[in-house]
Amino acid sequence: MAMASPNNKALERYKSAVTVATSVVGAAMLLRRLIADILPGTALGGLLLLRPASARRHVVLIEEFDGALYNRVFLAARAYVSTLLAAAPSVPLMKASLPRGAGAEHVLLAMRPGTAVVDVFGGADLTWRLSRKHDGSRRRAAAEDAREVFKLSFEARHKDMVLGSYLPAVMARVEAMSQEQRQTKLYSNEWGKWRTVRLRNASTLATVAMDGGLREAVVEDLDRFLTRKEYYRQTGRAWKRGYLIHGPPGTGKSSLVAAISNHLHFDVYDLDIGGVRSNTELRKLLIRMKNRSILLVEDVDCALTTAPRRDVNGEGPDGSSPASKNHKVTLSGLLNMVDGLWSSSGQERILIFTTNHKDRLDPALLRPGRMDMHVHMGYCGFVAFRELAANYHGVHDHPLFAEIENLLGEVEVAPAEVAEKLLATDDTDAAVEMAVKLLRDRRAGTGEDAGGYIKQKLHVGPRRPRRQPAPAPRRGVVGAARRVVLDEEIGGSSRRGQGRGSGTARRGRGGVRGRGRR
Ligand SMILES: Nc1ncnc2c1ncn2[C@@H]1O[C@H](COP(=O)(O)OP(=O)(O)OP(=O)(O)O)[C@@H](O)[C@H]1O
Repeated sequence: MAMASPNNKALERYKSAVTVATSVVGAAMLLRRLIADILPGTALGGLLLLRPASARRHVVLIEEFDGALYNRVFLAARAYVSTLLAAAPSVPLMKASLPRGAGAEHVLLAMRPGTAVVDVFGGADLTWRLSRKHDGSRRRAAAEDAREVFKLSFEARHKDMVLGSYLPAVMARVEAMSQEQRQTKLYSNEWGKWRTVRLRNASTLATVAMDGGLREAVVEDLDRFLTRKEYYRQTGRAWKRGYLIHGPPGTGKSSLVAAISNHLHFDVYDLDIGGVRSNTELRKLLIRMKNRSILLVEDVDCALTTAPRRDVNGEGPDGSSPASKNHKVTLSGLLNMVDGLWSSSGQERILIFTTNHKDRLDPALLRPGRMDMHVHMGYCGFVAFRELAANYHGVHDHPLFAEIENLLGEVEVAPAEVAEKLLATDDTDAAVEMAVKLLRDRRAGTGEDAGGYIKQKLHVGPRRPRRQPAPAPRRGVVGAARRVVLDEEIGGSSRRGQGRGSGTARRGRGGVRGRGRR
């Protein structure tokens, strides 16, 4: 086995503890504790260290069932042995199967009962053998009724190493594999309940084009966050991280959310805050979120306000005023609830807000310490353009690139618009021509308007019909007028109804601002 380096703290604890465990029983108990840490709820009854069959060999039996339940250690062993079989130079006979719902690349290989495969770890040979065990000693049971059991045998002198390092590494490796293979899900709230679909947005952090080190900054931040469980525990802080992703339409904000989800293998809970009828409902939704997940609020400038507003008569939102009925959930309410609930659950959670208009956000959200990292997805720069060209056409250079670089320095164009041109044809030259034409036209002020791209929705399926926002009252000062419009939109606005290609967003090619310690 290529030794996996399990970065699991529990594993490290276990490894150091087991070095002082002198008895087989002591080591086995520690192993049980470790497995319980890695696979919570694991049935452990099927794991048994046998007395040595000879003075020189030990055998660990891993049975298929623990009582009436599947033994999850057996399942882990089966997945691990499958990787051994795939790597083995020759195995006489194997079975192949595809777990339900798994992609073709996840074919599981298995030994035939009675056969064995040898693994090498820390200089020791470890033999995995599969056999069958019949219930009832004399009964003639059909072969299919028999239960399978893995026998892991090794020289007695390697006992501590096997229990202390090898088996924990096997468990950690299988856990990592299952995380990688896991299909992420997208949840959306409908009438107070989460409805789930498979997240089909295949964006990755490699395919979202970004300029100037932004990708590296985001990846580093995410990976650092994941490894800091101890830091969050020691400081008593909720193990969560907040990202504000902002930028003009079509710059890849939703794609970045999907990429983060795919990178971490975290499910996304896309909260349609306008559809939440009360704080109680919001609390229930938050409680029902699973660990290792992302809470997403898109277009947060339209979705939330800081605090319950007072209506024209100055009445507070006590539930009786008509105004308050539309404004049950507030930004500070959401953030406080998230803080409270997540600090007690102790698992990795990510909060992402997106907006096309950072300038319209409530200052409460921009306060230091509120969102840990601000990620600006900007108009397309030349670095991002080259990434798109490389991703879509495998082209890294082209005679028109010099002109494109100059044009991109002069015009504002969303990556989505460029992507649309590049994807319009398989002919690389024609695609680059189309992209350069878009830029020339934009500079000349001719051609199509910005924003004619196909939005890549995270959502599949219809949302609940939403009420139209009330018309904005006219005021003299632009900023004040906008604030009033925002107030009117809350509770029933279209979440994505921001003007396309709006020129209000700050010009820029993307960037990142981190806040606070991770
Ligand atoms: N930076 C990018 N890299 C790669 N593709 C991009 C990028 N930006 C946009 N696209 C493509 O453009 C389409 C729309 O992008 P996306 O929906 O992620 O943008 P957005 O910023 O969330 O837009 P909106 O503000 O309108 O919600 C998608 O098909 C996506 O693949």
